Amino acid sequence: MTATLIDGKAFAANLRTRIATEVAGLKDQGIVPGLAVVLVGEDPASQVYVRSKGRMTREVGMNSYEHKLPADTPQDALLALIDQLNEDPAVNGILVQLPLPKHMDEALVINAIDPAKDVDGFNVLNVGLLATGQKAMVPCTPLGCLMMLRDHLGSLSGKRAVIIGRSNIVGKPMAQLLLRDSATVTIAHSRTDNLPELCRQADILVAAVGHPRMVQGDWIKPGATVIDVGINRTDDGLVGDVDFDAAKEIAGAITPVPGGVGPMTIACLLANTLTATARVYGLPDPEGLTP
Ligand SMILES: NC(=O)C1=CN([C@@H]2O[C@H](COP(=O)(O)OP(=O)(O)OC[C@H]3O[C@@H](n4cnc5c(N)ncnc54)[C@H](OP(=O)(O)O)[C@@H]3O)[C@@H](O)[C@H]2O)C=CC1
Ligand SMILES: Nc1nc(=O)c2c([nH]1)NC[C@@H]1CN(c3ccc(C(=O)N[C@@H](CCC(=O)O)C(=O)O)cc3)C=[N+]21
Repeated sequence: MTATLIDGKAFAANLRTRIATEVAGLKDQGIVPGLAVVLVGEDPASQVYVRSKGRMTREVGMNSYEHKLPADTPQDALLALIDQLNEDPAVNGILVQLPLPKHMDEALVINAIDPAKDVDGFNVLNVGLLATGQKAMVPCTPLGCLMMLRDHLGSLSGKRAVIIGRSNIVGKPMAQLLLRDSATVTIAHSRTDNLPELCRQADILVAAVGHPRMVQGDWIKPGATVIDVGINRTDDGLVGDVDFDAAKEIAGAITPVPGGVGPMTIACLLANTLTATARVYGLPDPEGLTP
């Protein structure tokens, strides 16, 4: 292996320790941040994430409120729950686990969340604030990727970044954050021509596709920094969107799956909950947790 391993698991543990210190400081002022996670349906993968989110929320000293609703819950009942959480002063962050069941209008549900409590940063207001360079809640997965990139590379200014994937939850906000850091950003997707050739130009390659090991070793520019967002369950376990064994011989640095972007996503969710709490109480944003 020639590439540096970017250890998201260790980075995330460190981030959670810093968050726990901040939370302890708030507790002295009588403030306990609260995160509500809403899960509709019984998707086993989602249940795993929700459980580990709950555990880590409590570990940093925050309150965790878990709401599990059956898959056939009427949309109005979900909206009523969101209203109740919006009004609840003990709840500083609200996450509605995606995807939602088919009978629900995802955009409508997400936009019902109070933007100040939208710790996923998926609400149109936060999307617009990020896109226009204003203070926003930033989506957790891209925020975690940005933190690892800055930590490894320092300045991203002038670097060529290629993001594979244009979803609202990963690809698009990742592009906004890299652009803000003055990278030269290209977003690729399923209609992109000659993807391997495009990827070979990237100093920073972010794969957020959802296809196991799609990114081949020879798609990678020697020395590039590779961030693998993919979480794919296969017969040989959890794998990313990058062929790790090939990529690690060519890349300069790479995130593993598991132990890369996933743990950072959860740590950033806690960071956003802390930031949201600080903002309601008119306190300054905690240092180093926002972009
Ligand atoms: N580690 C973490 O914390 C998280 C991991 N994930 C994982 O990241 C991956 C992506 O998630 P998400 O963004 O939600 O996925 P989506 O399915 O919403 O988006 C996938 C994107 O990949 C593009 N794509 C699909 N096939 C190809 C192809 N052959 N060539 C180029 N582009 C392609 C799609 O293009 P088009 O738009 O044209 O269809 C789309 O833009 C998944 O594996 C998911 O599990 C997601 C969130 C958090
Ligand atoms: N509203 C919403 N916000 C999300 O942020 C959100 C979501 N919906 N829906 C699903 C995706 C996926 N996601 C992950 C979080 C942590 C890991 C994670 O911790 N992964 C571990 C492995 C865990 C395992 O073994 O399954 C790792 O990569 O090391 C993965 C994926 C958040 N998502």
